[in-house]
Amino acid sequence: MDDPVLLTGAAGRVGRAILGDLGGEYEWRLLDREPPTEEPDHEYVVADITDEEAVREAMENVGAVVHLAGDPRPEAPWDSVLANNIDGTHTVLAAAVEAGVEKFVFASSNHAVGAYEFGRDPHIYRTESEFRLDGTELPRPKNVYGVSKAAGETLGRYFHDVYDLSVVCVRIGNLTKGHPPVDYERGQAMWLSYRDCAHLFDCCLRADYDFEIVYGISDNDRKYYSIERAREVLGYDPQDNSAEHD
Ligand SMILES: NC(=O)C1=CN([C@@H]2O[C@H](COP(=O)(O)OP(=O)(O)OC[C@H]3O[C@@H](n4cnc5c(N)ncnc54)[C@H](O)[C@@H]3O)[C@@H](O)[C@H]2O)C=CC1
Ligand SMILES: O=C1O[C@H](COP(=O)(O)O)[C@@H](O)[C@H](O)[C@H]1O
Repeated sequence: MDDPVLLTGAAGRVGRAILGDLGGEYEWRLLDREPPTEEPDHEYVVADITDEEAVREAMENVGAVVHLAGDPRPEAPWDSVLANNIDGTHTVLAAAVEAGVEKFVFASSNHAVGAYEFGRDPHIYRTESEFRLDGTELPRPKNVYGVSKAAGETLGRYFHDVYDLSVVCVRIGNLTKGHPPVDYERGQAMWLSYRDCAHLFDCCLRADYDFEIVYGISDNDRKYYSIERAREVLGYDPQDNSAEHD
């Protein structure tokens, strides 16, 4: 990707994980509603993704978008996810199509499918369980945050089918720096290490695809999300496994 890559929500945790390993790999244009806390290494646009004009300007000459900005709280209220996650994602997708962007990588979430766990946990979080979600299943959110992520995926599908934008939705598990969550089986089953996170988003920027939904977790022994589609379509080759931290 020779053209600039717009990274929304760049100041957050996922943004930092991506930039930590891929800072030198792309010509980044960072966007966040929070100003940088120190001198940024890349072009930095302070803007809210619900501001159509600002997003349109930030999109100029961009070849690909990694869209992370949004309210990441599983307990986020409807008014916030409606504005930041649903309307904001629509604004970023519409601006991307208008600017002729080629690829769009959307930060979806495990919470888009959280209700599949009802009646099955905690068994599915354990190594011996063969239960897997693989990305072909319908969304089943267990909170309105998950609803907003399912809506983002559907918006991506729409912008792919109608406007031919290449879209990959990454249902990110639990990104934790250094080690998996402690005393939290669910979190260990869907741990995504910082280096696997950066590698996965790098794969999303390099691979060719039409519309995809993949799971973003490390190669954990405990898992109830399949990473086969991410391996197959994107060339994802994770290096970490929460079992190595037991
Ligand atoms: N961290 C995780 O384990 C997971 C994260 N995700 C998703 O990944 C994305 C990034 O999450 P994190 O980095 O953990 O969250 P974060 O809260 O650390 O970062 C989000 C960033 O987006 C910015 N932002 C929020 N609303 C905005 C708006 N309206 N306009 C412009 N900027 C805005 C915030 O200022 C913040 O810097 C989110 O969409 C979240 O739902 C999904 C699953 C797991
Ligand atoms: O989508 C997200 O998921 C992770 C993991 O969910 P949790 O319910 O196990 O905490 C969460 O930590 C993150 O904030 C959220 O954006």
